[in-house]
Amino acid sequence: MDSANTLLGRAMAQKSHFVATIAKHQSTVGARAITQTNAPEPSSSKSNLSVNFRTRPLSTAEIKQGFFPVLFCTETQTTLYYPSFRMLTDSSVDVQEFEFDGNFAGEAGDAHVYETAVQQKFFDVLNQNGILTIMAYGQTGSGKTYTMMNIAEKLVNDFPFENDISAFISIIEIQGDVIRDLSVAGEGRKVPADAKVLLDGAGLPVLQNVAEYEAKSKEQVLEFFHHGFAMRTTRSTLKNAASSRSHFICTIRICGGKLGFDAVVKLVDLAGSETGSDKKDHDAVRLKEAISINKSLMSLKECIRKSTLLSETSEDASNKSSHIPFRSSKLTMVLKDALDPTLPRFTSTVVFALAAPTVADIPHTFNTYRYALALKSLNRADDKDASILEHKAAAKSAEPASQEKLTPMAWSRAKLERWIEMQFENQVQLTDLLGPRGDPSHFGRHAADFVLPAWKFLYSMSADEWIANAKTHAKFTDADRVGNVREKYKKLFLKERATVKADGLSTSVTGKVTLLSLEENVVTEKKLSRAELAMQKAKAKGAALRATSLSSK
Ligand SMILES: Nc1ncnc2c1ncn2[C@@H]1O[C@H](COP(=O)(O)OP(=O)(O)OP(=O)(O)O)[C@@H](O)[C@H]1O
Repeated sequence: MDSANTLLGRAMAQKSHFVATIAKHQSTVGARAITQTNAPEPSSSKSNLSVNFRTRPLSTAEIKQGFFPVLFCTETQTTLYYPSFRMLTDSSVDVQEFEFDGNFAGEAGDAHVYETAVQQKFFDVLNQNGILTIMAYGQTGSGKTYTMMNIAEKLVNDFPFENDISAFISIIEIQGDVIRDLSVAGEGRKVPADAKVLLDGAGLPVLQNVAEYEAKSKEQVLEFFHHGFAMRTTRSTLKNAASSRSHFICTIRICGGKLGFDAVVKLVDLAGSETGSDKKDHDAVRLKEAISINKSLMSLKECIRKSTLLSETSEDASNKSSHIPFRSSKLTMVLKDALDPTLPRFTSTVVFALAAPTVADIPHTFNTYRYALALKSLNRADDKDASILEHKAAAKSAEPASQEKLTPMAWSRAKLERWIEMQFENQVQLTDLLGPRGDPSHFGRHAADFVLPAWKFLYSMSADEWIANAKTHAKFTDADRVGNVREKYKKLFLKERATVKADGLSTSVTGKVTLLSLEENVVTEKKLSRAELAMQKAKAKGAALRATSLSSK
């Protein structure tokens, strides 16, 4: 076995290859050029939904720990690099490219983000007495609160505070089924959890026990806003020392003036989404909290998707609104007036999907990407069936190898992780199933020498072990579902194992096949057709056969 020093040297070399490969690829695509643009034209999309992706700069702590960025944004696209350490081939770097309505790098100025993604929507809403909803979604510590705070500050500067115009503000947080009025909270004062949301006869949300305050200036609006943020329920999590554990909603009505303004702005800072591994050290209360957060985020996604699809159809929408599950969570009940397309008011929704930039956050970034993709795909006029689209995209991202008929044993660890996450809807992760014996993070940098590859470990585990691990490490109790996923995994494995060998290629969600060789530190990027893929496989097989026959001579 190699000495520790040799292994350390090899690990360092891998990392520097990875970093160098990213830098080289970035320079070829000319990424990171952030140019200031003027506010865009009013959106032509009928659905008035725009979905933006933003990352943040590395924190000092992340730099100290040696993390490096793998997520980059330009004006038009976001690029994610992730390692693919295949069992049967050389290691390589996969590239995933996202295109959202807005793509914002960590260094993109807040004024630029506001002017590009929000400002025009605000003026549209103001002129039509509509409702503008701005919401931030992402893992804990990804920059949701930072983005919402800065957007609020820029937005308030555009409020028309003259000619008898007032802003009426209310601030609530939603934690599970509990709603609190944060405006009445103060130092050492307990926030009463007695606020309620009801839907009136017209289907509009009515908040009870929530105060509304009048603000006459920008400064007063911001004072309320900052007070609300300060009073919000936070907890220390693995990712963020003061992680927001509630959904924060600040509603501002802008009324009065000669033009008779009656517009509404809702600023929604969603609680941080968590994946299975974040929940590892949770006690029962925290676990319940995390499940409730994820459930409400899912129901929000469902309501936005169904509302947007409905607003795109010309048929009588009112009959169908009952199929939109607004009552499935307090969050969606409170936002119903902003999302329900059957209500007569003009509405516009701006979603910010936030992701942390480091290599350690890749599973979360994929999670956020999938959430945002499910919303973004609705804006594509030529692809109305969003559920099919999302299903296809999820299937592609989770089982890209199956397209090239690769077995799970040729999947990279990241792909295996994504497949497991999708099977369990983010409630169980690969590391949960592996347990400490199979999880390389328990073995430090020498993992490769001690731990079986993840695919092999899963394959060799009995049904009882799968179930026990899911229960112990993810506290996931649905034994039948665990059993079914295990069966599916084994079937995938067995079906292809006999016939196919790995070919060193992988497909990104966007369908581009990208191979960046780490070993030679040479960047080769290529879009491959099916025929070319087949050729690559044939060549690999031929080379393997030649090698075997040479060695037997
Ligand atoms: N674009 C950015 N530029 C500079 N710093 C940023 C940016 N985005 C986030 N940060 C910093 O990153 C840290 C985490 O951000 P923030 O608290 O906004 O995360 P969050 O997603 O709201 O987390 P949680 O869900 O746990 O509350 C903060 O210290 C914040 O100042």
